Amino acid sequence: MKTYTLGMIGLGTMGRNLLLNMADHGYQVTGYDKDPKMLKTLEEVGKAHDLKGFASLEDFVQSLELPRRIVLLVPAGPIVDSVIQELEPLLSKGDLIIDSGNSHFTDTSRRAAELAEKGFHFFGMGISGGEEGARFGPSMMPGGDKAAYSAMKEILEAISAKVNGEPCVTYIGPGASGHFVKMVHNGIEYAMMQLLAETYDILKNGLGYTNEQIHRVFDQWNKGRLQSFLMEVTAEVFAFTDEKTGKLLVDMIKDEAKSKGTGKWTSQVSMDLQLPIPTINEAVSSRDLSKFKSLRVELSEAFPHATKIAENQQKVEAELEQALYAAMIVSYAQGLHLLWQASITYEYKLNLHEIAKIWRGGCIIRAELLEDIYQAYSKNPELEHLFSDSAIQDKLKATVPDLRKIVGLSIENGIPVSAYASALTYFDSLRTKRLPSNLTQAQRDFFGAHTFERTDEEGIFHALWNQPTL
Ligand SMILES: NC(=O)C1=CN([C@@H]2O[C@H](COP(=O)(O)OP(=O)(O)OC[C@H]3O[C@@H](n4cnc5c(N)ncnc54)[C@H](OP(=O)(O)O)[C@@H]3O)[C@@H](O)[C@H]2O)C=CC1
Ligand SMILES: O=C(CO)[C@H](O)[C@H](O)COP(=O)(O)O
Repeated sequence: MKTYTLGMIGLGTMGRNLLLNMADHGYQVTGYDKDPKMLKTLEEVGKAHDLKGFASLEDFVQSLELPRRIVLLVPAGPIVDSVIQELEPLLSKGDLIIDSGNSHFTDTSRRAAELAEKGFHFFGMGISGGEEGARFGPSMMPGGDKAAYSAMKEILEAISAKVNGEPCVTYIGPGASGHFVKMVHNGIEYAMMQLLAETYDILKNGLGYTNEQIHRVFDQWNKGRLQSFLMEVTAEVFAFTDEKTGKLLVDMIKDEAKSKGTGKWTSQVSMDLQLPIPTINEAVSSRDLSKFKSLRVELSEAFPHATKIAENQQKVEAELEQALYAAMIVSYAQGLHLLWQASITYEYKLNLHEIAKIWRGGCIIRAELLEDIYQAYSKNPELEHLFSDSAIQDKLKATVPDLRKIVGLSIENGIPVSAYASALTYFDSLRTKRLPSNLTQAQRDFFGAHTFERTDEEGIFHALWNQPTL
């Protein structure tokens, strides 16, 4: 019987395409999916490589070289546990399982500990790039069992995206760091997508642009410093016609955004770590808010408003480009700051320079701007916050004034721009020497004797606020 170097469980969008990618690079690989339709699809798309899958998990496992290498690309959550449970009795000690789905990092920690106790290798690996990335070169974020990663390094480097000949995959760090970094990647993805959605709103409802004009703007920006995968995708959306109606498809899509959880987890963890990422939070909330359609319709009738910006269109368009650039910097800065904190709290020993490097290609948040971010962390791998880098400071100085204009104009005209506004206030808060938090501390001490620290003396203090002073 033919033996295979690696087996994939889950032959959907990601698994099937990653397997094809491996086959393109000359690896003898196979797959298993509980859905027979997926096996058929794999055979059809993998004809050139004689790619075949198994309908029986037992036969699939038996076909793999020892020690076995099995990648899971099944839906995150309990399905991952049930697949592992089914696999366990069929495996030999020393076999390796890689969970490459969007698993929650705490699940990954638990699974790694449970499997290590049973003598199996396991590591979690975030993957980004969607269908096309999986097929032709994704960015991958493996973390955990380093020896096990070494056994996969060659394959992963071969199939990954390349930037200047360098693979967009690197060992991220111990524990569940790979899945943690992928989660934060998705948080940044949410922020970027929300900023692009708000930009669309300003262009459409503020400036009254047609879809053709909106396409032209995004397409043009994608040729400059705002070049990114998400910008490219957005430009293409505004040129895609619905076969059914002949209109642009985007106009036929319900304005209620869905999500699978990684953005929400990023916000939840940021709260736990007390490390603010308000633009990512706003992006999560905006998707949730969009679901209240009937309430929005009711309130749009109760509070009707015009959104037209009465200013020169070209001037506002140019300011918007600047504003978006500033807000994109802020989005990456928040995500990377969260990684900086997580590295300390969870002892992940994250190398932000390497992370920025592997995000430059293959992944959903790849962008021209990541090259500058990579340079910032190359200059100073210990950089706590992106805003401390002098080149990034120059970019912010040049673009934040227009971010302020765009936020002001949008708010004045009733256009909801929570991501833009939060990016600006995050910037303003961080560059404020003395925030009004002294008042918060005074209030806490007043009503709850929670104490405060003084500016002129070390120690913890409490005032008798209710006793009148002379
Ligand atoms: N799509 C994307 O762009 C990205 C997805 N991811 C993550 O990758 C993972 C896979 O995503 P994706 O490929 O999109 O998902 P799909 O739903 O397209 O594919 C998952 C496949 O796994 C199969 N499956 C489910 N349960 C089992 C089981 N017990 N045994 C074997 N096969 C099973 C499914 O079959 P059935 O449909 O019959 O249930 C399906 O064919 C997820 O964690 C996702 O979050 C990560 C990055 C990008
Ligand atoms: O991981 C991904 C991209 O990086 C997936 O596409 C993910 O599903 C996106 O998240 P959501 O479905 O919540 O928008």
